[in-house]
Formats: sequence, C-alpha cells, structure tokens
Amino acid sequence: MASTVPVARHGRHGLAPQPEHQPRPDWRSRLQAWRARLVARPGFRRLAQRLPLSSSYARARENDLFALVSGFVQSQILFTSLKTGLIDALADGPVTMAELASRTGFPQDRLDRLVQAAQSVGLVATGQDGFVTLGDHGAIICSDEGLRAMINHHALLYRDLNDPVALFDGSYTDTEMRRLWSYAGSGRESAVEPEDAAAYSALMAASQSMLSDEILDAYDFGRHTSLIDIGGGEGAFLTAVAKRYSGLRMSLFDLPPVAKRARDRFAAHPLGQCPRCYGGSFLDDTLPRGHDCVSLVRVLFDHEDAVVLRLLRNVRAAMEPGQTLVIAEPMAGNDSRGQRYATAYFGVYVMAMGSGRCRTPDEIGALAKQAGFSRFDIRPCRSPLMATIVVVFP
Ligand SMILES: CC(C)=CCC/C(C)=C/CC/C(C)=C/C=C/C(C)=C/C=C/C=C(C)/C=C/C=C(C)/C=C/C=C(C)/C=C/CC(C)(C)O
Ligand SMILES: C[S@@+](CC[C@H](N)C(=O)[O-])C[C@H]1O[C@@H](n2cnc3c(N)ncnc32)[C@H](O)[C@@H]1O
Repeated sequence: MASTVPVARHGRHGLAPQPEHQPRPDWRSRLQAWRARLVARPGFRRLAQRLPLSSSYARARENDLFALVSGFVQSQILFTSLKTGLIDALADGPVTMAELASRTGFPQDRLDRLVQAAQSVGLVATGQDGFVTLGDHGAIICSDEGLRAMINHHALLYRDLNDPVALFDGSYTDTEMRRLWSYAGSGRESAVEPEDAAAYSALMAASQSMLSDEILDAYDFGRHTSLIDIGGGEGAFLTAVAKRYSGLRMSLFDLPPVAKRARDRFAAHPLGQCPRCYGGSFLDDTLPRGHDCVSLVRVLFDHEDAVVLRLLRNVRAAMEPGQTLVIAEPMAGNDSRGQRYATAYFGVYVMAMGSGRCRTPDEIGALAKQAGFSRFDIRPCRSPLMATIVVVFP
C-alpha cells in the first residue's frame, strides 16, 4: 500500500527521505515552539516592549536581531576603516579631519561618511573640537597585529561566502580558503610547499598573541618539565610559553616546511632553551616521545572526525600514563554568547576551508577516549571566543 505520510520539499534538493515512524518532539521542543509562536505575534511583542519588567529584555533582543541583520554592513565598515588607513592614522592621538583626508586620500564629503560610520560601531570618536580619536574598538584593533591580520584576511573568507547557500549545501567547494589552507582535506598535507606554508603560518603566528594569554592563564604548564607542541606552526605559542616558564624543555612538530620556519624563527629570536623542531606528518610519522606534556593548539578543528581519530591515536602511541595532553581551540557550545559566536564563526570558517568541524569539549573528549585515552577534564578559558581547553590523560 502506498504511504500517506506527507513529505517535505527541501529547497534545491527535492524530496527529503522520510523515516518509517515519525519521531515526536519532546516537551522542550514543544515549549520552544510555543514560545516561537508567541514571539511571532506583533501584539505580544508590543506588550513586551511596553511592560516595565520586560521592556529592557525586549530592547536587547531587538538590538541583537538588528546586529544579526546588519552584521555584514558593520564588518564592511570595519574593513574599510582598516584598509583606508583611517585606524592607523589615529594611532598616535587626535587628528583633524583635514589631516585624515590627506592621510586616507578621501575627499572631505566621503571621509565624513566613513568617520560617521566608523564612529557608529565604536571604531573612532569625534570631539566637539573637531578632532577624531580612536574609539575603544579601534584602540584594541590598532594595538593587536593578529586582529588586524584576521580582518584583512576576511576579504578572502567573504568572497567564498558570496553564495552562502552553495557553501552550506556543499555545491561550492573550490574555495579560496581551501587553496590557502593547503593541508586541509585528507591526504593533501604532503603536498604543502614552502610558499603555501608561509601564507597560512604567518597569519597563524600573528593571531597567537591574544590566544596564548588565554590558554596560559587557564592551564598551568609550570607543573610540567617538558612540552611538545604538535602542529605548533612557526612557534608563536611556544615563544609565549617560554616567556612565562623559562625552565621548560620544549619541542615542536609540524609539516617539514612549517618546522623549518619555526627553526628559522627560533634562530632569529633565541629563547632560553632553543626548542627542537621536528618536521613530519602527525598522521603518518612516529611522534617524538619523552615529553610529560603534549599540546594541540587550533589543530583538531581543521580535520574531519576520522582524521582527528588517526591523529589522537598517533599522539596516544607516543605518550605514557602520567603524561598530559592539552587540547586548546575555540569550541562549540550554547552556554554563553561568546561560545555561540565561536560556534557560528569557526563552523563556517572550516566549512569554507573544505575540512573540519567546530566541536564541543565533550565531543573532543569522546574522540580522545575512542583513541585510547582514559579520561578528560574541561577547563574554560576567560574568553570562549578564543579557546576552551580539554585536558586528556592516557
Ligand atoms: C578608560 C576607562 C575609564 C574606561 C575604558 C573601559 C574599557 C572599554 C576598557 C576595555 C575593556 C577590555 C579589557 C576590553 C577587551 C577587549 C578584548 C580583549 C577584545 C578582544 C577581541 C578579540 C577578537 C575580536 C578576536 C577575534 C579573533 C579571530 C577572528 C580569530 C580567528 C582565528 C582563526 C580564523 C583561526 C583559524 C585556525 C583554523 C584554520 C580554523 O585552524
Ligand atoms: C591552524 S594551524 C595552528 C598552528 C598553531 N598551533 C597555532 O595555533 O597558531 C594548524 C597547524 O597544523 C599543521 N598541520 C596540518 N596537518 C599536519 C600534518 N599532517 N602533520 C603535521 N602538522 C600538520 C599545519 O601546518 C599548521 O601549522
């Protein structure tokens, strides 16, 4: 007999396969659906906006939704303020509009619009005296080379997001991001050439400054005697560790052209004890043993689960009971606004790379246990936007 179960149309993709027994939503989903129906009613929203107890909550939600709707515009104001040199021009203090016009090359009337836009998102501030200064956001961006590098780098990500539906549904895969992250996607790591490594390694090194502080404040590496940073890039994280813990013996492992960049960096900027830099693949090569701490910083979320399992099994094989694996990267979650932002941003970012997933701490812990580790602890960082730490024990 033909089925009478109604079928849903799925956008570009035609009919969705239907399970034999339709699952029923639980009470939480039904409650959320009831809430959504309520919020969808203009009359309910008008009431919530007027009642003293709910009005500030309603206003906050309205602003959140406006920020979501207009986020692209804000990002483009940010990008333009950096690209035109507006932010740099204010680095040393207040500047007149005439001076800004000459520094940015903008005609006065267009500059007025740019400054107005930049002021509205907190990048600059204009005084009664006609001088322009950095706003709080502008000051942070101006002082952080990594953040500036990321904002410039977003031009590439946003080009890949030009048809976001095609990116999400998987029909657009030949992305610019995939070309930049030349190791991403299984089996391509041995094809990474020195110039490929240079392109992404410099970006990663620049963006370590805020991240390493977060990690070092959340986990005490001083309890260990030696540390190997696997997928350690050109050594920016180890440099930050050495500044805090001068007695730690350190090593780094990365693809050969990246390990060479780390070696060159340590030769140019010597640390107390020069870290040993090993070149190889963390998937196929035997990893160096004898370190009581192993770190993986922003490494797992570049890879699909099967590759992560292979990597963790290889790491486990190089470790003894009593040693510790520290995994640090932005992780998914729903507990705070920071976690939700990280989930959205890094989830889309790795999708554009063509490989990887932003995982919850529990998902990472579960993969580690599957790879042969015995238990794990979750250590939140101050800013979940930057990282969460999962400490794993053999
Ligand atoms: C002076 C008086 C009286 C009052 C002033 C009050 C005031 C405003 C004080 C300042 C408050 C304060 C401490 C503010 C601090 C703000 C901070 C720390 C802001 C930090 C922002 C960080 C951002 C936006 C970081 C962005 C990071 C990004 C986009 C990282 C991207 C990383 C990527 C893409 C990594 C990729 C790796 C891969 C390939 C996925 O594996
Ligand atoms: C996103 S970067 C993170 C670098 C550094 N840990 C940081 O946080 O700045 C990932 C690193 O993993 C390295 N990597 C990727 N595949 C690898 C492989 N098969 N073997 C060794 N390293 C690899 C990359 O070369 C890159 O340096």
